[in-house]
Amino acid sequence: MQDLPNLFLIGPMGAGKSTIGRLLAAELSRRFHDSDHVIQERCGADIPWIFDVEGEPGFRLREVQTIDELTRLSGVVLATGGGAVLREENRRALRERGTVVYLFTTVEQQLKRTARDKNRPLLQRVDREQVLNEMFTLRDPLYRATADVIVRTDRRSPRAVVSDILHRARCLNDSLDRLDPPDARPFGSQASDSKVSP
Ligand SMILES: Nc1ncnc2c1ncn2[C@@H]1O[C@H](COP(=O)(O)OP(=O)(O)O)[C@@H](O)[C@H]1O
Ligand SMILES: O=C(O)C1=C[C@@H](OP(=O)(O)O)[C@@H](O)[C@H](O)C1
Ligand SMILES: [Mg+2]
Repeated sequence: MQDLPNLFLIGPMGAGKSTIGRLLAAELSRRFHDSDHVIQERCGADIPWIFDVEGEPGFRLREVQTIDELTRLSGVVLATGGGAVLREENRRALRERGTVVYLFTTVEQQLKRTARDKNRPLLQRVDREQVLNEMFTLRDPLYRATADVIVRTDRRSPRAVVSDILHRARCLNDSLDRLDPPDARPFGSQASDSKVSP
C-alpha cells in the first residue's frame, strides 16, 4: 500500500493543536488523532486521574507508547500533547515519520485560552504564568529542533492558522496536493537536518 504523508502538530498547551488538527484533517480529508484522547480512551480514565494515580512519569510512558503507535500510521493528522517533545524517542518518531508543525503562541494567549480549564493537571496552580514561562524556556528549543515549520497561532483564528499551515506545508513538499499518486514521496521524508527555522 502506498504510504501517505503525515502531518504532526506540536506546541504548548493552548496553542490550538487539538482544535486546529481536527480542522486541518477535515480540510485534507485525512484521519485525525489526538494522542491525549487516545491515551484517555485506552486507559479508561481522564488525564487528571492518570497524573493523580501514576504521576507525570506514568503519563509520559503512556504518551511514548501512543505516539510511537500513532506516528506509524500513514496519511494522518496527529495532535500531540504539549509535553511530547520532552522525550527523545517522541522527537525522533515525529521527525522521521512526518512533517512536523510547531504551533507557536505566547504565554499571554496560553493563560487566556486555558483559564477555566480543569483538564490540564500541570496548570492547576496559582502560579500558572510562572509555570508556563518556565515550560517555554525548557520546551521552545525542543519544539524548534523537532519542527519543519513554525506557525503562529496568537491573534489569528483557527481557520487562518489552517490556511497558513497548508500554504507553508505545500512549500515544503507539494505531495500534500496529490493524496494518492503512485510516485508520492512521504510528506515528511526530508532529512531531519533540513528542518527549517522560523
Ligand atoms: N487560534 C485560536 N484563537 C483563539 N482561540 C483558540 C485558537 N486555537 C485554539 N483556541 C482555543 O484555545 C483553547 C485550547 O485549544 P486546544 O486546541 O485544546 O489547544 P492545545 O491542544 O494546543 O492545548 C480551546 O478553547 C480553543 O477553542
Ligand atoms: O504540556 C504538557 O505537558 C501537557 C499538555 C496536555 O496537552 P495539550 O498540549 O493538548 O493541552 C496534556 O498532554 C497533559 O496535560 C500534559
Ligand atoms: Mg490538545
